[in-house]
Amino acid sequence: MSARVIDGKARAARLRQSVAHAAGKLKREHGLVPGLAVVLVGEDPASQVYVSNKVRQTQECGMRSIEHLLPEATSEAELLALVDRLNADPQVDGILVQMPLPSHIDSDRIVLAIDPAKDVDGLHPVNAGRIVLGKEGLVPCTPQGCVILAKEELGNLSGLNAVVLGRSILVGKPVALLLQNENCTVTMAHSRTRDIAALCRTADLLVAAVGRPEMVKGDWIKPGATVIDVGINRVEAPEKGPGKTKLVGDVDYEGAARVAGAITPVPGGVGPMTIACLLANTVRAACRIRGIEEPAI
Ligand SMILES: Nc1nc2c(c(=O)[nH]1)N[C@@H](CN(C=O)c1ccc(C(=O)N[C@@H](CCC(=O)O)C(=O)O)cc1)CN2
Repeated sequence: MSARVIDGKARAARLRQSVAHAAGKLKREHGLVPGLAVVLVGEDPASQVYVSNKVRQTQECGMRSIEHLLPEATSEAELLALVDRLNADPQVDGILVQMPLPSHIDSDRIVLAIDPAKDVDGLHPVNAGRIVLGKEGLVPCTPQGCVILAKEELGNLSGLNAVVLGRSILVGKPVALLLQNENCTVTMAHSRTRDIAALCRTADLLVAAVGRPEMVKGDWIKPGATVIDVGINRVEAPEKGPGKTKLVGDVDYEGAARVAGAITPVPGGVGPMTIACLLANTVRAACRIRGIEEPAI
């Protein structure tokens, strides 16, 4: 058996098209061009790539993107002052502060300072609380991407046994809540879980978000299950030559693909959905701030 590949790149491209369509409608019908402020502190090379992709893709969808590139030495007070200005700026509908921040800045304080209505990353406790309550809010991008890909493969998720590996605030916890809101029976597994392999074998839908390269083996997977791999781990790849590296997920892809019914690859699975969901959240935020009906995305 060889699992179907859930193509996150293609799904993200379709979502971006849908965002561009919605942005066009807002411009035509309301003269509204949503604006996303993207804030980067420091010069982390991976973050620079993510930020420039976010800015470019926002513009390609017909929205405005305002980039704030700040030096590594920026103080927490300076960043808080910028967030305050962006909160008050009517041209800004969404605020994204790229993570991780330098260690001298408390990221929790920064996230807490963002107006929840502009929190297109969905990280503010108000938006996290809305997921807990099952109420409409801004849903964090990577967890949102996981659910879209699972639905793409399975349609209705209601009644499925879902196991979420990992309990991080950024991915594991929100994914588990979103799946509960989809009427899955959800179990969360973590480093203290007893016989994690046996638990994973009960899952119709397995979401791996532990940040440990290829931890989930083929014999952890129930035959025919859907596997969503959130991990993006850079590891050495001696087979590609000395000093070369490659990206792998939290799932041993080859082993898992022999057993699963469907699986997301790494790269090209959940990762591309993150930015596409950010763009969708920017449209939603712009509409909700103004009380405009949201175009379908
Ligand atoms: N404020 C935020 N910071 C960070 C987030 C976030 O959602 N909000 N997530 C990550 C980084 N990230 C976006 O910011 C991100 C990560 C990965 C991808 C992606 O498309 N990955 C590709 C592989 C890319 C590669 O070749 O290196 C894939 O998986 O196919 C997009 C966005 C941390 N910070």
